[in-house]
Amino acid sequence: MSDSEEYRFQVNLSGMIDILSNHLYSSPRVFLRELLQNATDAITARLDSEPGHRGEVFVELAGSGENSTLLLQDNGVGLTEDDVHEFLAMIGHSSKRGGAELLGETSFIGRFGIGLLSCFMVSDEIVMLTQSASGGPSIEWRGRPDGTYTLRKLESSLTPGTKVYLRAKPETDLFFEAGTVELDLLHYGALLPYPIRLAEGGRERRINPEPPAWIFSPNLADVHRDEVLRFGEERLGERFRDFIPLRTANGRTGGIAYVLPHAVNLNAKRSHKVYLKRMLISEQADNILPEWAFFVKCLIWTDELQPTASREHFYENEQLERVRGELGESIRSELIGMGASDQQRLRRILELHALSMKSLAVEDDEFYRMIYRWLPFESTYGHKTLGELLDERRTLYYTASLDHYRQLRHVASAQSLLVVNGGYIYEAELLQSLPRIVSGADTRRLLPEDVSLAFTDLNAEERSATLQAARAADLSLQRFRCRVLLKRFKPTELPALFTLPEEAATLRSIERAGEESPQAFASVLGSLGGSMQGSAQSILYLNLNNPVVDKLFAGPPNAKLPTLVEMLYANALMMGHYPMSRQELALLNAGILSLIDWSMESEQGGE
Ligand SMILES: Nc1ncnc2c1ncn2[C@@H]1O[C@H](COP(=O)(O)OP(=O)(O)OP(=O)(O)O)[C@@H](O)[C@H]1O
Repeated sequence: MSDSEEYRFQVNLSGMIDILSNHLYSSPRVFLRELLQNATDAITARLDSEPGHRGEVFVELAGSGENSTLLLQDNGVGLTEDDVHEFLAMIGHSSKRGGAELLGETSFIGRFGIGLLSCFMVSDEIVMLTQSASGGPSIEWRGRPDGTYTLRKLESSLTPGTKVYLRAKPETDLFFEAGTVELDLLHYGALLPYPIRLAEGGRERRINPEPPAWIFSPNLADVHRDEVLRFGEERLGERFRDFIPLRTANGRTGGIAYVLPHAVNLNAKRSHKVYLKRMLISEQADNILPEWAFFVKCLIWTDELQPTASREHFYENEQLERVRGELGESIRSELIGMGASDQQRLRRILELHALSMKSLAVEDDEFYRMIYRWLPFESTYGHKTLGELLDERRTLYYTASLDHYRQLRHVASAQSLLVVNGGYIYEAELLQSLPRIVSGADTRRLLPEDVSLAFTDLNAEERSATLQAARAADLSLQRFRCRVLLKRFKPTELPALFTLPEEAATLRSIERAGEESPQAFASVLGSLGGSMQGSAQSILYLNLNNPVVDKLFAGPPNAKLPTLVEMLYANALMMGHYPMSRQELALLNAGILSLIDWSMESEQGGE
């Protein structure tokens, strides 16, 4: 035991920098964010001991191309010699957290002790001149990516604070250009409460305007509507027309949810800009609002969430869960409020973002109750809101799939039957739960075969006149497990209606999969399908009100009848958007050829 020796891990700094630049940070551009954030933290630390202190950041650019340099100066707490050895030179060590506690609360943004290394993405040396506000000599520190550094005490004292100098590496001078730096400083620091000034080419200007009062008191936002909208356009790059103020109960997180001026895809990436302690930390936070809130893009400020080391996300912890819930609640209650007092506004939002509203309503009865009147649906009476549909009928029939709706649409409208399409996402669930939400309302799911109940049977005379032909027709589709029934129904233009009970539909898809799959799999599918075959028959209703069908069944069956019935069958499948099997496609193909052949024969016969 005793002859073992103890060694220390060595850190290969250039390897670490490589990891940071290629795997942690999205772009070298973030070095400015890290510097600005260190400056902000240093000012916050100084304010602790000197509450009246007025923080300032000064940035100066000089030279051009490969000789470009950048200075970022703050008047924060600065560093003593001991601090430099402890915090600057020890990677992963930070002055901003108590002990080893990485996730605890602090008043600072930084916590990992690695941010400064991001400067090595754009510069081969970091030069820091610093004077601690607690006294002691001024220090010059020079750090290099090979892991070495020098430290020198300066003869004259600087004013308290820190200056960081960087010289552009080849090919990174773009990040030192005045236009880029100005944009980035504004990007990251637009809400900082102290001035950031930029000097270059003999010019000096303030970059960040005074943050408006409503920013940290969202209840003032409504009074400054135009300003809030303009701010959203500047920071998020879109022209908005509406917004919802956000706040949590403890007031530590707030913001503005801008209502997107265009419809968005359900799967679209949701990215919000989040300011931590007033600095832009994350531009693509996607976990800070509930999933359903995909119709807004937000500017959010918080001092209670913890960013990950890349700063691009926030830790999924209880705090984030609470904040997410409360921000969602802000949106939800504003929408509910609109339902009561500003229906025009709610309607406008709903017209664009019905999908989002439906996804929220599915999960939240209270919300559904407040907004159901304005939710749009497709129906055989046209596009209407649920309120309008309920004004028409207290009992609503709906289909649960788009294909069912397509099949039923014509027959139902011809019979003035109000059928609502519940085939799009969330709709069938919403329609099913409607009676729970609205007293006196009733909804019933409709299948294509239910509509066939409204068909008129043939009378005894018609039945015996068509008996033989009907049998021949029925026989012609037996191999597709489809029964043929003669009825009369509206609309007369519709010759045939294909209906598929649930089991038959399952069997159809098993068979189609079997067609596509290799032999072994197909045989498994085959035996599976076989066990269902008895009960799974589809029905093709042929409409004797239709003149062509009527002609087809007048008199004894002729030789062409089976082919013509097969064509009606294929046509009805297509009308109902059913995927066709290879056998059915072949049927269609052969049928078309026969039709061409017959028409030519009859022309030749007529010549
Ligand atoms: N401008 C500054 N003024 C005073 N101290 C500074 C300044 N910049 C850096 N430091 C010191 O150097 C330490 C390391 O900084 P670095 O940016 O690497 O990490 P951090 O800010 O602590 O954490 P993070 O990696 O989360 O940004 C800081 O903890 C702080 O003590």
